Amino acid sequence: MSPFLDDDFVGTLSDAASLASESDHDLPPAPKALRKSPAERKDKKRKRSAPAAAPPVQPVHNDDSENEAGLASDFDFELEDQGALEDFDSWDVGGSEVKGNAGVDLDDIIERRAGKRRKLGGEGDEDEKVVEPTNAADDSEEDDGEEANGGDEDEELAEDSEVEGEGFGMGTLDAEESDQAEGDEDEDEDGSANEGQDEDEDEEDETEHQVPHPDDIAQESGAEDMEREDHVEAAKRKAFFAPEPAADAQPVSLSATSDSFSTLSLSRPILKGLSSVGFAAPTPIQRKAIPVALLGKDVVGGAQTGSGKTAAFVIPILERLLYRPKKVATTRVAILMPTRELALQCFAVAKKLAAFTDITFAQAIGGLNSREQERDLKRRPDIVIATPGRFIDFMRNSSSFAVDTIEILVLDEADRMLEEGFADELNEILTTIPKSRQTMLFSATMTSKVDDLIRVGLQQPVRLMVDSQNSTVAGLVQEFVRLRPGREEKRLGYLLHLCLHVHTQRVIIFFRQKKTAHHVRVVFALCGLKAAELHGSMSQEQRIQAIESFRSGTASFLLATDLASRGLDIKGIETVINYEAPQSHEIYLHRVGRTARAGRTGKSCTLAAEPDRRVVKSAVKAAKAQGAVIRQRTIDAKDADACAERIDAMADEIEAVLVEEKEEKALLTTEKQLSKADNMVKYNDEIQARPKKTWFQTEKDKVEAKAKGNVALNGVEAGERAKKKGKLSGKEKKALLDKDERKAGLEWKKGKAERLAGEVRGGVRGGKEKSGSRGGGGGERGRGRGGGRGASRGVSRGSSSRGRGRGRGGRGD
Ligand SMILES: Nc1ncnc2c1ncn2[C@@H]1O[C@H](COP(=O)(O)OP(=O)(O)OP(=O)(O)O)[C@@H](O)[C@H]1O
Repeated sequence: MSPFLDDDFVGTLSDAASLASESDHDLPPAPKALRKSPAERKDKKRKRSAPAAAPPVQPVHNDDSENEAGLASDFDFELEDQGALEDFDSWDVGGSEVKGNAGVDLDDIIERRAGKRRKLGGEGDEDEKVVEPTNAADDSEEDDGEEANGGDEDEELAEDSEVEGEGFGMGTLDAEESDQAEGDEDEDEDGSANEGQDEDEDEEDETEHQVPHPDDIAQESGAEDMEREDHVEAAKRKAFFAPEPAADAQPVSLSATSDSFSTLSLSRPILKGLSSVGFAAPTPIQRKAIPVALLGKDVVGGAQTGSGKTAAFVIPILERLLYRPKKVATTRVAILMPTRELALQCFAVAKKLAAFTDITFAQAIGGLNSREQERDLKRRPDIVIATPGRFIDFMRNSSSFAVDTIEILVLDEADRMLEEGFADELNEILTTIPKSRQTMLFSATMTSKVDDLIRVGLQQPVRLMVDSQNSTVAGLVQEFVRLRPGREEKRLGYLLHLCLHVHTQRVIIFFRQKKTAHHVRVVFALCGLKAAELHGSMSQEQRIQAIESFRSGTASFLLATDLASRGLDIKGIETVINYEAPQSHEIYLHRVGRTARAGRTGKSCTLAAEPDRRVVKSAVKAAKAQGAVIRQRTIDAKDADACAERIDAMADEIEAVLVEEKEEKALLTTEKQLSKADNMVKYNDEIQARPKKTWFQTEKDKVEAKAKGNVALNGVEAGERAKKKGKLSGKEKKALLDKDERKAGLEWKKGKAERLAGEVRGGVRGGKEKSGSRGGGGGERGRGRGGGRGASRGVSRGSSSRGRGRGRGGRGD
């Protein structure tokens, strides 16, 4: 049993120091200890005793033999024993136990309808024919796919369309799509009560049309400007970041191989935890980040998807917490994630790694029972893993949640958290928790834009970038299926063909709109393909169940929006399909990073029509530069057409299923409202007696925040559009079409036919109504700094603190 689990063991800072010199030579010296709790500080003041000796600080291990520019090509994920990892699953969050709002079961509806038709004597047989999925992946690849690692095929993919420009579906905001998307937003599909402002990630689902990401626009803007900017940015970076600790600071461990965790000065309970989940050797980002984080330094870490960033920050946190004062339970660590699923996953991983310690955890995650969470927070757990909305909810409304003791803050998927959508939340959190904290930021697409980072209040952060930025992992094969001009409306036909015959198992398919994901779910169900969907219009229970059914193999396909593009670590995903390219190369990297994780192999397959060209082009270019494997897969037009026809033939049935589903949802909502009203009557006194909650954002604030986000991504007009709740008038639609088209002309190289057609554009536009819009200017990503409460509750540091007396320039608070 770990000494830390002994009931009577109370560690203090001085205990920590002496622990280090205990005879147990396996236990390494203590890392930089955490600040004392307020109670302890008071106690100490009273006694006026000399500060406890700081525990020995470990020099940083900086294995510079590791290739700075790339995930060491020879790095293999080493496992303690292969079987152990097979058992360890990051996404083991007890989802099967999730009860509650299961919502309407689409499969049930489809099954019921099929049963009815059977009874009626074969009517509608057409729809019931299920084509047995066949796995022709290998043939197809050999027949059609050219290995194009730097070869000609992908060259064609990237360049071809530039020449054949006709039919570009660019620059038009399709009116119908726009209306649909708005409708989508307004719907309260499952009627579930909004428990708080924790819809942190829904913004991702509200993507209506393809617009350039500001970063991509930046990429495409003049090279000269960029060069100048690079210089300025480089100078800023040099001043902002602390130099990476030198390689010669490495202590030499004689007892362990240079590759094992035991060289990283970790205590036995942590090593046992690592061993229990099967981690034998640290990954490059872990090897770099753990020693620096143990010193209490701020960290900005970047490494490819699936390279173990979660453990890179969890391990040093656990190690530091082993040396915390324990007399008074104190919440010292907050880990913030942009989505609920990620937070749940991180919670599960951290708990497993801490299995042999007495470190306690709690969740503050949106969509889950907030009373239970509040009860847990009351106990002052050491670590809180949270989504920003729920975190703020507790911060404001729960007297039992103290944040003024937080000493370590982690922002996972930090570049996402720094985006406009989270600006207000982040400001409020950052201005409320103590400034004298250790802050760690991690992402596979970590920004090192200094202005962004200054906002977070980093103090001389150490920048740890493991692989060349924005690269994909070695085990990933990227396929692209080119949809020639005019073939875009057969997109769904191509997808169905792929899923019936090529990528048939453990496939995650990404969509830009929840509506499309849901539509495809109905199509797949009618075709006999087992699929689950995952997007922001589902209750949290439904979301977890969807992941569970995919994880367990009940569903072969997970139809998801970008809600699932970051961080999800589901074992054994074989293929990621992009139904459409995402908005930016960064999101592409996160999406395809759901496969080929932890040294495994995997495939991505992107349907690439003209509106997808910009992102596809960046992906191909980056893959080539990196020497990654890319392939063009050719699907016979006849096959895609056959699938498209089959879907068309199901149109009535699809419609009927959707109508039935809507009716059932309405019924369910009414039932819920009735039971809610019942409860209101029954428990009126108790409800009235509760203190009134203050919300982070009013409905008006939310609309404004959404508009701000839209301005950042889509330009000023789009922001104005988002502010309007109503539908666009015909005149407005036309104005937008014209404007978007003009802009698109600037962004896209015209096709030959278009050039020949000169200014005569009317006919072209007619044929492009269905294409994704390219409209929207490149609004600057200026971030509102307001919104914070400005409450500086920084607590002065005790002897163990990092002694940051300085102001934090540029925080805007
Ligand atoms: N040292 C290790 N040895 C073996 N496997 C590891 C090690 N560290 C992490 N893993 C495994 O690697 C996988 C990916 O880890 P993790 O989810 O932390 O990646 P990530 O870098 O955060 O990815 P993303 O950028 O997609 O969020 C997990 O399944 C995890 O269990």
